[in-house]
Amino acid sequence: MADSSFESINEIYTLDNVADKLTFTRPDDWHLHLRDGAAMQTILPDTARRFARAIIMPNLKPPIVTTEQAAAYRARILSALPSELVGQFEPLMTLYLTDTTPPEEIKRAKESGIVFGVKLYPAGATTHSDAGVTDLARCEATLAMLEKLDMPLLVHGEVVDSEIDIFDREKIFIERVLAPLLRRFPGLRVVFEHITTQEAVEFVQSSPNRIAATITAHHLILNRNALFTGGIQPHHYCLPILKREVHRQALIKAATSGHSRFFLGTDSAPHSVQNKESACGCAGIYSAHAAIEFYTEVFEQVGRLDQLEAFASFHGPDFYGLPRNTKQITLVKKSWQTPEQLKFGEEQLVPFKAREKVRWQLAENV
Ligand SMILES: NC(=O)N[C@@H](CC(=O)O)C(=O)O
Ligand SMILES: [Zn+2]
Ligand SMILES: [Zn+2]
Repeated sequence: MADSSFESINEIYTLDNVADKLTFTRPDDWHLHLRDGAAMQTILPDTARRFARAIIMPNLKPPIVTTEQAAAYRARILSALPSELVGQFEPLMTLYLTDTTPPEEIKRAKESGIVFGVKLYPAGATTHSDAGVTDLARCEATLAMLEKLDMPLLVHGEVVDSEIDIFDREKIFIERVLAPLLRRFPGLRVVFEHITTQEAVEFVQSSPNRIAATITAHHLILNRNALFTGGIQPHHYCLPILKREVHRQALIKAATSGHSRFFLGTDSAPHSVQNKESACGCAGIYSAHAAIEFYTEVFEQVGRLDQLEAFASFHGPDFYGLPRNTKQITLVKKSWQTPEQLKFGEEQLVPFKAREKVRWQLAENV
């Protein structure tokens, strides 16, 4: 039967067909950008409808550097939830590490009970990272406090050296920064965020249990050809940049393997159409509108739907020492078409796979 975009939206579906329905423990998103203000208000429901919790990235402008700011940001997130989602979603806050973050701030963060990680952005590595760390040597005392209090360090793992090829920045970061850091702090817990390479997969697999990694949907779905298919594609530009097919295959293998230290983190990172379709476009892909659906497609394609729940709902809380969710989510196998654009505050954004078909959909949307 021909597979046109619209026919499937109207096709008749029976929930009784168990092969076409998936019910599992509600997932969490362990790496998410929510932005702030009116922009946040428009995108937050996409995440809150799918995920019970999310690790909220602190790279606002200015960044979230204190526990007090994290608490205020958390309150803004909660008050931006539409009434039907109140009580359904918990933001897990993070702090943005700077050269001058005092160790006492880590203590305050831990004691607050609302901060679950501290984020390392090498200065200049990515969107809103200019206040990031210029030299980790300046953070020794603060890193020692993270280690002591067992607060995870979340890492954007790319070197900023402009002489290093952009496709090699993650691999070189492992050698130059991450491996030495782990040797210096043998008890420090680290989440290697949004990994994109075979080298990162192998590094995590061969590391002790205190090292884990998040994997995005877009790095599982696209390789670097997608940056240039039919012309330059700004909506496929993100950091770390998309890599070769061999790396995508390594990520799929890791995510679907059942290995407990790989888990779901969308890195959904919205920017307005204007800021993406520009002579100097921003890095970031928005995938929250269909995040769990995208991952489900990938797991289905490789015949590993049996591993989806562990990757999306178990490994993350287990690593962070948090309880697994008790509620469930149901997806049904019924195609729908993603919109061309979505509201982003007063502006618009182009979501991942805009106007393309997604094979799974939330039961509540059917
Ligand atoms: N991933 C991205 O390309 N962009 C993120 C920052 C980040 O996670 O590196 C953003 O905040 O826009
Ligand atoms: Zn990042
Ligand atoms: Zn990110």
